Amino acid sequence: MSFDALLFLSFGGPEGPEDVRPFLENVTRGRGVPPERLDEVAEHYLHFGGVSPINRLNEDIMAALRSELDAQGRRLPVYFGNRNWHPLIEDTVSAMAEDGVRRALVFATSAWGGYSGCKQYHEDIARARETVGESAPELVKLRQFFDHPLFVEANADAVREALSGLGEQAEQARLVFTAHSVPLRADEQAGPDGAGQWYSRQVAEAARLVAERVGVEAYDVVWQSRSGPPQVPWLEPDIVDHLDELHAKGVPAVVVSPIGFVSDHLEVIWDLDNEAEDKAAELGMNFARAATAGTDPRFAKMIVELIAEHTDGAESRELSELPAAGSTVNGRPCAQGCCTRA
Ligand SMILES: CC1=C(CCC(=O)O)c2cc3nc(cc4[nH]c(cc5[nH]c(cc1n2)c(C)c5CCC(=O)O)c(CCC(=O)O)c4C)C(CCC(=O)O)=C3C
Ligand SMILES: [Fe+2]
Repeated sequence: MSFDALLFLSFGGPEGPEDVRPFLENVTRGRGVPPERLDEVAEHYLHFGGVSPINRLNEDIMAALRSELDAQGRRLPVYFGNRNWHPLIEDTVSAMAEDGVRRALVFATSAWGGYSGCKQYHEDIARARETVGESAPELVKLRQFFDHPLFVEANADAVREALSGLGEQAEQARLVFTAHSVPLRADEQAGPDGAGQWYSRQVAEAARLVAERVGVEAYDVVWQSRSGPPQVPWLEPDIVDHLDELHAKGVPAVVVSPIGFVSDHLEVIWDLDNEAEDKAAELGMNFARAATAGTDPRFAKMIVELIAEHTDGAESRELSELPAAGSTVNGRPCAQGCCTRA
């Protein structure tokens, strides 16, 4: 099939202190996140001048992607749109229509299934097309990529590098993978009707594949950045509590791999590089944080491979038995009842 463009679709983040509140309101509209939690998260953004690193990081990934497309002689303009902040997907899809784009692929910056990582991007696509109306291009989302060999290898090399940074302590260090927590109910409903837990299972599978490549047998998968009301159960344990537990077991050092995130988002630079690292220091544990995969050159190559699955009928490279879903047309759900909002 032929496509006129690629829409790079992401989360979005504030560009200055005055953007922080309206951004957070966009993220949490109708989600029942308590105001105290919003105040706390606003503080995290303000700590960095109200600027999230996510937009610049996405620009970097898109620059690498454009070079890779050029190098392979593929003519595919790349457009940028976000769910929660400018450039908003509605405006981008409108600009695409004005430029005469009739059919485009969509790369969403999440490796995972589930409501937040996949289904909500389908909703964004459907909403943007509805806003633009008749002239909106057909939009075909690329699939989930949690077990793509290039994603796994980029993460594995990052873990190796973090381990080597620990020097002699590398031998005794515990490897800990972390991803964004979600409500337990959201995870239970992740996947087609009745399948369940595709988010946490995909995270566990990606962690297993990375650990296997690094040659580490004992590791943990934990969660971070919990939000929502305290009485609602979310995936646990939290990374910070987990450090206490490791310390109690006499573990002297940790390597933390933020496998759940494509790049060094605010959750990574705050919740890990500040909160978790401070906790480790307090416990006298050595702490090394592995890099995220987004800025590794293999990440842009992976996006081009995902594109080629549609444009050239290229094989879908997947390392695990778990399905990589998420590729649908015009924001349709993958299946009836797939990843419903908890
Ligand atoms: C699974 C998942 C991913 C990974 C998949 C993917 O990448 O899509 C992810 C990514 C991200 N989450 C981000 C930011 C935020 N997430 C929030 C809130 C929430 N996230 C959730 C889940 C996820 N989130 C959930 C279930 C909520 C509760 C509210 C709701 O049910 O929707 C809130 C509200 C405040 C708070 O409560 O923390 C903020 C500000 C940013 C941008 C960071 C930056 O600016 O650099 C990124 C990349
Ligand atoms: Fe989030």
